[in-house]
Amino acid sequence: MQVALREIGNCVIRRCDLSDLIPAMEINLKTLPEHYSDYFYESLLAELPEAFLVAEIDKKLVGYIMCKIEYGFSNFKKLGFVKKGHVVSIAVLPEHRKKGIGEGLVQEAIAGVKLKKSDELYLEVRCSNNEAVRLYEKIGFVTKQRLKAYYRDGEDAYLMAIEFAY
Ligand SMILES: CC(=O)SCCNC(=O)CCNC(=O)[C@H](O)C(C)(C)COP(=O)(O)OP(=O)(O)OC[C@H]1O[C@@H](n2cnc3c(N)ncnc32)[C@H](O)[C@@H]1OP(=O)(O)O
Repeated sequence: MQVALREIGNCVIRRCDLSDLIPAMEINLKTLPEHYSDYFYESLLAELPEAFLVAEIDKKLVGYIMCKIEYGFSNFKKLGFVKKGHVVSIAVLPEHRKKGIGEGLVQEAIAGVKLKKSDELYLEVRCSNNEAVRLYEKIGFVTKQRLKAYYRDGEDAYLMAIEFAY
């Protein structure tokens, strides 16, 4: 059983267990058009459990965030090569939104990638996804690029990133 990292009312944010993967995949299927194989979920959990987190209310999962670590060019320093966290996916079930659960998941994922000494955290988000963009901006992410036709349906993405100081 994983310890609570943060409590928001009756919602607990904690690390994901293997047994949470199917409920997390179900939330993803209900909430986002981008889906992944079960192998991909398992590998993200194995590689970065510090930033694969779930939100739970009364023993039922209502949200998740999953991330990976990459090495590459900085989104902030010209020609800098850095260790970067990448938010692969985050979602909260519609009936549990606007209670601070999304923010709690992102803040705890930031703490998780900082445990791995990442210099930055970045993500891609649909340009039309105002709720998510507002949430990321509130937390301190800045838009660094517009990625043309990033999604399969042709929509552009914003690449948003946040830099850490230690
Ligand atoms: C990298 C990627 O995965 S990009 C794709 C992101 N995921 C999705 O789009 C999936 C569908 N969307 C979602 O799952 C959700 O909308 C998320 C994850 C984007 C946000 O989750 P939420 O739990 O609603 O976020 P949270 O509650 O922290 O903040 C959302 C809003 O609620 C407000 N809020 C927070 N707590 C409260 C509260 N107690 N009462 C009222 N409003 C509140 C916030 O201020 C924010 O308001 P704003 O939109 O006016 O800025």
